[in-house]
Parts: sequence; C-alpha cells; structure tokens
Amino acid sequence: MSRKASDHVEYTLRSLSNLMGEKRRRQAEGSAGSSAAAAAAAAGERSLIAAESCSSLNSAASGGDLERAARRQFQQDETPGFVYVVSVFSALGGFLFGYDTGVVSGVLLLLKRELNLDSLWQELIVSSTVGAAALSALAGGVLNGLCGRRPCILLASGLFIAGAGVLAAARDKETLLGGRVVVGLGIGIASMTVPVYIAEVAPPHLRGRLVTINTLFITGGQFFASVVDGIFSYLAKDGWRYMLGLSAVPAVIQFFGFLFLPESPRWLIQKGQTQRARRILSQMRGNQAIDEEYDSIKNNIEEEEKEVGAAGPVICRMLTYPPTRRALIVGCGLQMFQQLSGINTIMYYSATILQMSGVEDDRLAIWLAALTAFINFIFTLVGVWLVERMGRRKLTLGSLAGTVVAILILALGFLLSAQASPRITLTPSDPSHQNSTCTKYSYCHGCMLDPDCGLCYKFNKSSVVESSCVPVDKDSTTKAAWGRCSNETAFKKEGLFWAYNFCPTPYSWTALLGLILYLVFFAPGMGPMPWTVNSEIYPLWARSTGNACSSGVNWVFNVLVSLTFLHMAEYLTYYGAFFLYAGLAALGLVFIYGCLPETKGKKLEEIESLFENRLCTCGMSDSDEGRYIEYIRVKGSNYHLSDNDASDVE
Ligand SMILES: O[C@H]1[C@H](O)[C@@H](O)[C@H](O)[C@@H](O)[C@H]1O
Repeated sequence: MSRKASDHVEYTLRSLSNLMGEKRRRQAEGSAGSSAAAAAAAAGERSLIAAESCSSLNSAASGGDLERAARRQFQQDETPGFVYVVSVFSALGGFLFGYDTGVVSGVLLLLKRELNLDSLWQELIVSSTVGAAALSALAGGVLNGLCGRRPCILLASGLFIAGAGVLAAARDKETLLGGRVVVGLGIGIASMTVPVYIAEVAPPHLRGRLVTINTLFITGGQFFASVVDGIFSYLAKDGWRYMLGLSAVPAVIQFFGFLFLPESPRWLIQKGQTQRARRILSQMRGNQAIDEEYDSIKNNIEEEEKEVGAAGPVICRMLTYPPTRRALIVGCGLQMFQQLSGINTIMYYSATILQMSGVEDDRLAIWLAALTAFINFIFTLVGVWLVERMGRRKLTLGSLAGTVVAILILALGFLLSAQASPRITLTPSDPSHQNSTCTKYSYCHGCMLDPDCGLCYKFNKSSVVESSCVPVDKDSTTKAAWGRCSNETAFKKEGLFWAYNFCPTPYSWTALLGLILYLVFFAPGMGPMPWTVNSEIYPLWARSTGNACSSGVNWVFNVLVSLTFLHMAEYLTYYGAFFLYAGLAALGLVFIYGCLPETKGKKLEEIESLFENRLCTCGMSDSDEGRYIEYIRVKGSNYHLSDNDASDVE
C-alpha cells in the first residue's frame, strides 16, 4: 500500500475483553440496573463476534495483501524508534544490576589477598549488596508512587555512580563494604522501577519483548562482568579497582540520558498532569491516535478509585481487594520460585562444575565461567524472541519443566560422581603436628565437601592413584598448605594433580551436561518472565507497590539461597542440594500451571480482569473471556487483525 493511500486509512482498535468486562460489571450491578442494559451489551457482543467471523472470511477470501500491508503500516505507525531508545536507556539499569552482582567473584579473588579478607568479610561484601537491594526494592515502591519512575531511575543511576567511585577509591574493607551497600541500594531501585517504566511506555504488542530486554541486559551485564574479571585478573595489583570502577560508565550514560527522557505517561495521568501525559504518549505512539489509549488509562484510574477507594496504605488495599491480592500472590510466587530453582548457585558454582569435568587450570575456569554467563545471555535473547510468539504462560511453563529435568541431570551427575568417588590411599602426617580434619577422610567425596581440604593425587591410565586429602593453602585454593601438592610448579612437573571442591571421576561430564541444559532452559523463560509478568499484572494504583514487594521477595530468596547453599552442600551433599532444588522447581511448576494467566497482547488496563475470578484456574482465563481481539477498519471494512496472537503483527 502506498504511503499516500495509507493516509486515508482509518484504523480502529476494539477490545472484546473490554466489552466482556463491561458486561460482567453490568451483570454484577444486575439487580440494581435494568436487564435491558445487559441485553444490549450481550447484543453488542454478539454483533461483534458476528463481525469477527464475517471479516475473517472476508479477509481470507479477498483482502490478504491489503490486510498484511495494513498490519505493517499499522505497526509502523504504532511504534516509533523513541520507544526503543527509552527502553534501552532504562535497561542500562538492568545491565548495572547484572554487572555489579556478577563482578564481585573476580574482585574477591584479588581482594582477599590484598586486604587480607577472612571468609566472614568476603561473605559480608557479597551479601551486603544483595541485602541492600532487598531493602531498597521494597522502599522503591513508595518512592515510585510519590516521585514517579523517572526520578527513581535517576536516583538509581546516581547511586551506581557514587558506589562505583567509592569502591574504586577504597583503601580499607570498611569503605568497600559501604560502597557495596550504596551499589546494592541502586540495584534494588533499578530492579523494581525499570520493568515498570518500560511496561508503561511500551505498546501492548511489544511490551513483553521490551521488558524482557531488561533481563537480557541483566544477563549481558553478568557476562560482561565475567569478561572484565577475566581480563583484570592478570593485573594482581589494583585490578579490582578497575573491575568495580568500570560500572560508572553505563551509569553516567544512563543518568545523562534520563535527564532528557520523559516520565511514564501513565504515572502522569494518575497524578493529574494530563497535558504532559498526552504529549509524551503521542511521542511514544508516533502517528497513531492516542485518544483511545488515553481514555482507557484515565477511565481505568477513575474506576479503580471508585472500586478500591484511595484511603489507607496501598499494600493494605492490595491485600483486601481480591484481584490485586491474587496478582500479588502470583507475582511474588514467580519471583520466589525463580530464586528457589537455584539460578544463582548454578552461576556461582559453574567454575567448580567445569573443573569437575576436567578443567584443571584456575584461569581457564574463570574464562569458562564467562562462557556460562554467555550461554545465560544468549538464551535470554531467545526469550526476547519467543515471548511475543509463545506468550508468557507457555514460555514460563516450558522453561521451568526443562529446568527441572536439567537440575535432575545435574544432581544425578553429582550422585554418580559421589558413588564413583576415589578412595584415599595415603595419609601423610601434618608437619606442624596439628590434627587436621582432612587426613581423616577415606573417600574423596568427604574431602571435597570440607572447605578446608583438597585432594592431591596421580593418574594411572584413567584411575586415581596415590591420593591424599590435605589442607588447602589459606591464600590460594590452587595448592595444598603442605606436602606433595604445596608447590604448584613442582607438583605439576611430578605428574601430580590437585583437586579442590571436586573429585575426578568418569561421570563429571553428566554434571556439565546438566549445567548447560539448565541455562538453555532457564534463561529464556524462568529468568526473564517473573520480571516481565510482574511489570504488567498490577493495576496502576498498585503497580509500584506490587513490583516493590515481588522484587523484594526475589532479593530475599536470592540471599537465602546463596547463603544456605554451602551449608546445604555440607549436610545434604551436592546431589542432595540439587535434588532439593529440583523438588522446589517442580513445586513452582505446579504453582505456575495452576495460577499464571496469559497476559500477552493485552492492554495493561485489561489485565486486572484476569484476576477477577478465583486464583487457580489452570490458565483457563486465557481461553474465552480473556480473548483479546483487535480490529482495524480499512476504508470501512473490518479486518480481523489479531486474536491472542501478536506475533504475526510485527
Ligand atoms: O532474572 C535474573 C537473571 O536470571 C539472572 O541471571 C539472575 O542472576 C537473577 O537473579 C535473576 O533475577
């Protein structure tokens, strides 16, 4: 269709679920209102359905090209590049979230020697950031509601810049701890604000994809951090300053970018700044008329205020109003199960899993850990591609089902390795004459689970011989504290090997296979969907608070899982811990199957209706009532544009 011709085309969007909602509302008012009104609504609905089938037939018979051209034009009109620019600038918050949480493992390798950090301080430096993120994500809800999304993103990037400065210049561990807390505060605010902001500026057919880009930036940040860790690990002195300071660069870009970028139009409408909201909305929608969207946001806000009232703290109103209570349960449940599936222990533990499968060199293990982060990143990209094709529900279910299988393979790998664990044949005596626990183990498996010990051994063909369990060096896990394996260059020359945290067995590849499968399945769905779904399931008045709570839940479970993993591994062994994660992930699968409705393609204002009925409907709500039908009218004829399928309208 030529540009000139398209100028005369009139586009109309209709939503059947709006009409359904209206009908339901009228029915609820049934006894008070007249039955004629309900009949009229039903008649309207029937005629619309009739129009749908007629127009489908019509278009199938004659208007294929015209329809396709109209779709294309419609989409072009709907999505100006500005929406992408705004989304990418906000997603830099996700990048910083990923970078600052990911970079710390490389930092610690260098720092613990330079500043003499004991394990308590190392733990403090890692968990203080995650703990601060949990607190600020919760506080971010109030800030978002009061000041808007834009000031919160600016605040987060300001905190990232300040934190990076403090960390790069730190002279002692206390300053470092302070810097990590500041960065954590930034991460928490960014993690809850960015998805909300993107969801509020994006058009419905692109919303899932654009919000998922934020998670792509998170995993991109984690990957970039692992590469930076690899590069600067060669710089023993001050390398960690560069690792930590580098995050200031994207933070400064985001801060200055956001000085020129707009506030969310939905938040502005809620605050009564309607002129500004209209201006920004038309900037975001290009040539497309914004009246319908504007009216629908405004009506929704007014209706919500009538239904829920404006008195009392938002969280209390959310908990007493069934649809938002249900949405909150789904949102927090998703975030909880994301963390309980063990993603961060997999990421943290990847170097060891890789070592188990035969990678002996420490440096190589760091680079292979970067490869793990890369797989996580690339498969999140697959999620960006799939989210508008498969929808959130199918993608999350498929992803979690695959994740459960992958964790089982991983656990099985550890189990087989434990069973095939080599016997310890030598018990050398401690030169300091102190009784070390290490020499008491008779199998490698016990030695591996003790964080103070490692295995020194030789290979005869492919079996382990002359093995001894001895204390690990306090400064470097790559060698023993004393004995045959205490001098790295000498023991390698003698054909000896040192295994810390793993046992050399023929089954190690099973764990490696489990690790790769885990990331392939987890990254496209369970990684991004909890963030994406949370950004869309709450009505405007509850959106900041809902996202604050669910992000808080994510961070709290993140701390819980990472802090308990090593203890769990000690008490339950590694395979026990992974069988437990598999069980928790399977529980999550049941929860998601029962409770997660499909939100693809729906306007934010329509999603609330998905939670109007009882919570666990096993996805039924996306079948009939929730059907979202868009129409375009081309020169007076109705063309059926999409029926729950935004994929073919790009
Ligand atoms: O969605 C993200 C992503 O999957 C990251 O890789 C993970 O580290 C985060 O904890 C999670 O929230």
